[in-house]
Amino acid sequence: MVFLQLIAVFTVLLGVLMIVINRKPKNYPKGPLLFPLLGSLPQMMWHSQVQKLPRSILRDEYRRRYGKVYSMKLGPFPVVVLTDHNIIREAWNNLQICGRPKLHGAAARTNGVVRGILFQDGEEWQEQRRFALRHLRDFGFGKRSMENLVMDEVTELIKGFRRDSKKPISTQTRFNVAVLNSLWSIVAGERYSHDDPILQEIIKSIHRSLEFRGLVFFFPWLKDWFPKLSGWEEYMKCMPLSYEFLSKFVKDRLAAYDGGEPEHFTDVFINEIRRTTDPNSSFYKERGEATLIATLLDLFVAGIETTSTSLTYTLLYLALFPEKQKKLQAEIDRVVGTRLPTFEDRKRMPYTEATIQEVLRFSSLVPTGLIHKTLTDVTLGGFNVPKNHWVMANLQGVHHDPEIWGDPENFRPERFLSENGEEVVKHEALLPFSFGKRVCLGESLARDELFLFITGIFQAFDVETDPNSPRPTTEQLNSNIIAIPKPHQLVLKERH
Ligand code: HEM
Repeated sequence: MVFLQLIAVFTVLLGVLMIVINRKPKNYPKGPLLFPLLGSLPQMMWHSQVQKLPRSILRDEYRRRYGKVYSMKLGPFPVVVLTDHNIIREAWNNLQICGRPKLHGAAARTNGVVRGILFQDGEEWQEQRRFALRHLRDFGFGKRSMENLVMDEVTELIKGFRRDSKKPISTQTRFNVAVLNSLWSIVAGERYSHDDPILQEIIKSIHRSLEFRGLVFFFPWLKDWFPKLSGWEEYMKCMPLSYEFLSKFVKDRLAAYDGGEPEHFTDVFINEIRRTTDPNSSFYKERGEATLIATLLDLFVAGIETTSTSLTYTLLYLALFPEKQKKLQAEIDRVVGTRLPTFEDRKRMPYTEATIQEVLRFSSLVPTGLIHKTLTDVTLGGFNVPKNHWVMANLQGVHHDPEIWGDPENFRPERFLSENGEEVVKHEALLPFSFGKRVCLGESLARDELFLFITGIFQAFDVETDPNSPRPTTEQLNSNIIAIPKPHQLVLKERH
């Protein structure tokens, strides 16, 4: 009897709690039912872990049920999700919606303090972002000098592919070193051999840290109570590797660089540290040195896996849709022939550019971008959103919206071409690099790299599916930050 009474009391309390938790402030976006402590996580876990549904389907379903702007909670953190490209553009242009949540996973990368660009906001973010944009451009982004550096990597990569010609291979890990080297030449003026063991380790550790997901991000106490089970121990094993590699590089360069003509981005940064006398600046003395390491780490983490995975998707899609591959190769043969491709060629290669746009749309590599945070109370798509709310853009949903694209599930580069096929058509709803104040800092480098790598590879090879392996699909693994294709094998055959 007492037991039944206890259950009744518990049920009533739970009901009251559910009502209180689900009460929304005035004019706040609607959303799925919230549970005590866990927020919307139970539904998300149910769909992804039990029903094995891609997260994109759940996001589309929420959009249908609750509208273009909806709300949910990841553990204790309230999140507003934007699913309309006009609202995303408006929001990401507002500096008050360009904060970043202070996740302990981000601070753990850099000795417990959030620094640099990717996970920082406020004055330090603005100061560092402005500096990086200006000086990365000076040292290569979009420059002829970079063309040669990237082409060296493409040539090296092609050599490796020639050795494996006609054999089934997994292309998924093949691009990382080449992409890393292109970036490393700009920031450090050096390149590594493609089979250098240190680089292989660093790449693996970045890959593992990006794969890392779990409740520990939303419930920090799990890391202390269940370090192994929560995955925290594993995360902390892979993080220090890149950090220590970069710390050593910065320490050595600080000792070796005499302040003469800067050779690369790191030298310019060191000059800025030496010049800075304002103790509030993020370039000041030891804080400046720690920020340099964090910024280099940001470029590594944000720049390598993204570009490499986009190349993996390109090979996969063009193997699955060989008629598109033939069109791409016809353009390469006509404009470039057998010499090395250059940036100059880009203007005369609309089909190649359209293919890159379509790969970025179709794959939607960073499906929900990076999370932003409101810094004040704001209005978003007509709704009130209080300060300190997380805001997420459903980029993948926008890129696959049938109302915008008509046939979003078809891989069709032609959608980005003018009627006569001679010009590339820009589309307002294509936002693979996000938009506004925090738009991807490496967009121009990524686009340059994609062009040179894709042109170089399809000039040299036909890329096909392997008749002896299961036919790959365009399906993606349920992802954390980056959407990864399912493991697959392809065959590259030399064309000339
Ligand atoms: C295909 C390749 C890439 C894609 C699809 C991509 C996409 C993105 C996206 C969606 C964001 C989030 C922006 C936001 O918060 O709203 C971002 C941020 C960023 N990306 Fe990229 N990215 C790529 C390559 C690169 C490269 C090559 C670099 C650097 C070398 C880079 C550096 C960054 C940095 C530093 C940020 C943070 C910007 C900030 O918080 O102000 N990315 N990127």
